[in-house]
Amino acid sequence: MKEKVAVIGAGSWGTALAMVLADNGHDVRLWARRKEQVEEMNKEHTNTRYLPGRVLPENIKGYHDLKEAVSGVSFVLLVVPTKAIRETLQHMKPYLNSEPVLIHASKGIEPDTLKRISEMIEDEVEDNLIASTVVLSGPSHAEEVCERQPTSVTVSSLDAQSAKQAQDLFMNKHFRVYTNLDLIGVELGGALKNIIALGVGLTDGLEYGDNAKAALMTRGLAEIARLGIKLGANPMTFAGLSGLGDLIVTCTSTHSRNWRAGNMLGKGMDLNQVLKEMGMVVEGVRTTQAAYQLAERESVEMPITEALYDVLFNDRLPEEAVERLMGRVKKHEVENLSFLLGPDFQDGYSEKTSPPRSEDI
Ligand SMILES: NC(=O)C1=CN([C@@H]2O[C@H](COP(=O)(O)OP(=O)(O)OC[C@H]3O[C@@H](n4cnc5c(N)ncnc54)[C@H](OP(=O)(O)O)[C@@H]3O)[C@@H](O)[C@H]2O)C=CC1
Ligand SMILES: O=C(CO)COP(=O)(O)O
Repeated sequence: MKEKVAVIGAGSWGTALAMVLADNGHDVRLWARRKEQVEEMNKEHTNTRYLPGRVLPENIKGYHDLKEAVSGVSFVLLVVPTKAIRETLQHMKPYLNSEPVLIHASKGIEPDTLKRISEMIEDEVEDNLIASTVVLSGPSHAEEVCERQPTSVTVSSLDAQSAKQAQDLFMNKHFRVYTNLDLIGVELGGALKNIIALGVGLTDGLEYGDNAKAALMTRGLAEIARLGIKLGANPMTFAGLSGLGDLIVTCTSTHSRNWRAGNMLGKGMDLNQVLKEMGMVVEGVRTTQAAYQLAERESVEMPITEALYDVLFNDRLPEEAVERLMGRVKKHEVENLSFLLGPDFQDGYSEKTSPPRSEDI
C-alpha cells in the first residue's frame, strides 16, 4: 500500500532511508533544516553534501516547512542526530495531528538524562503516539543502502503491530527487515557499538593489529551486553543484527564515521579537530559520556568505555589507555550465566569456586 511518509533529517541516513521508501513506491517528504539543501533536492534531485554522486528518485520531495512535511502523513521517520531529537520533536509536536506511527533510526543515548531515544520521544510527544514508537537499527551504512546493496536490519517496538507496519513499509528485495520486541536491547546495541567502533578506529590509527581489533570487538560486546542485561534487555538481542551485526559493520568499515573519527584520534589529532574534519555526526563521542555515566549509576563494569572516556575527556594518551586495559586484574572470560541457565550452571573455571558474578568480570 502506498503511504505518505515524512522523513525528518536529510543527512546521509535520512536520505538513504528515504530512497528505500521511494523504491517501495511511497510518497516521501524529506525534511531538511537548510533551505538551500531543500532547493537542491527538488531542482537537482541530489544531496551532494551527504550522499555525493547519488540521484534521488522523483517521488522524494524536499520540504523546509516542518508543518507541511508532517501534515496528514501515516508515518514519521525521525533521523536527526541524538542531540537534535528533543528540539526537533518540540517543533514538530503541534503538527502531528494525523497520529502517525513514529519511527526513529538514530543511534545514541542522551548524556545526563541517560535516556534512550524512545524514552526521549516519550518525554516530548502526546501520550497517544508513545506506545507505537518504533526503532529501526542494524548494520546499515547509508553509502551502501543508497547503492541498493543487500542490507538487513531490525525494527522494534513495544507494540508488535507497529513493528510489523514498519517492517512492511521498508522491506524490499535489497532491504530485509526483521522484527524484535526487545526495544531496550535494540536501541542499546545500536548506540553502544559506536563507542567500540571509536576504540577500534583508535587502535587502527595507532597501527595495532587485527588481534587488538578482535579483542576490542569481543570484549566490547561483553560490556555492552553486561549493561544491557542490567537495564532489562534480552541477552539474545546482542547476538543479533542490532548487536553483533552492527558492531561488526561499524568496527570494520571505512564508511563508519565513528571508526574514522577514532582513526584520526589514534593518529594524534585532537578531538575538536577530528569533529571539525568529519563534518558529519560522530554519535559515539556523546554516547561514551552517557555510557560512562550509566555504568557508574548501574554499578556495571565497562572498562573499554571507561578507557575511551579518559582519552576523549581527560586527555589520557591512547597508548596509555591500552596499556591500562591490558594490565587490568586477571579475569574469568565467561559471564555468570546462571540467571539464564539455572543456579546449577557450572562455568568450568574451578570446581571449588562458584561462577563469578557479572560485577566481578
Ligand atoms: N550514516 C549512516 O550510515 C547511519 C546513521 N545512523 C544514525 O542516524 C542518525 C543521523 O546520522 P546521519 O544521517 O549519518 O548524520 P549526518 O551527519 O549525515 O547528517 C546529520 C543531519 O542532521 C541534521 N541536523 C543536525 N543538527 C540538527 C538540528 N539541531 N536540527 C535539525 N537537524 C539537524 C543535519 O542538517 P545540516 O546539514 O543542516 O547540519 C543533517 O541533515 C545518527 O544518530 C546516526 O548514528 C544510523 C545508521 C546508519
Ligand atoms: O550505525 C551505522 C551503521 O550501521 C553507522 O555508523 P557510523 O555512524 O559510525 O557511520
